[in-house]
Amino acid sequence: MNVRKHLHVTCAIIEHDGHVLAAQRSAEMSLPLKWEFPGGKIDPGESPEECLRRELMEEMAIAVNVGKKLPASTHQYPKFAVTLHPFLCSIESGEIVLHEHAAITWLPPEELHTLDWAEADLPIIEAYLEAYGAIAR
Ligand SMILES: Nc1nc2c([nH]c(=O)n2[C@H]2C[C@H](O)[C@@H](COP(=O)(O)OP(=O)(O)OP(=O)(O)O)O2)c(=O)[nH]1
Repeated sequence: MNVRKHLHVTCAIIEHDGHVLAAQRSAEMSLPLKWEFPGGKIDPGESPEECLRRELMEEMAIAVNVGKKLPASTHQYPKFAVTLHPFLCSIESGEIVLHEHAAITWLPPEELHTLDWAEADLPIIEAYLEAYGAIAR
């Protein structure tokens, strides 16, 4: 039986002082050690904004302000498809404590490409740089 999995996932492009937060997935997660924007799967009945706030609290113990939406991007991995719903975010409160990720880093937008990103994120980084990269420089 060919059951195709298609996930809808929110992700937060968190900006602070001209830098953007990237998070590294742990060795135990799917797509191990790949870099991503924090977030996660949208639960039934949840808005993408609610999902992001919940995920960031669960994963990093921070409350975020959810701002502008960027275009969604769909990517087919070998075993599943994902549609990423990215939003610009800022930290509202809290100090980051990592509950799931292996590491985080803050990078200027023009250095984001130096990390080994989950493939689905590459078009998002491109769209972000095109639309907002200049603001942070
Ligand atoms: N949060 C997030 N997930 C991403 C990004 N890019 C990308 O391909 N993904 C993928 C990785 C995961 O397969 C999926 C997000 O699911 P998740 O992090 O909530 O859950 P998971 O699959 O690691 O964990 P689980 O189903 O075993 O509970 O989307 C991204 O930028 N952020």
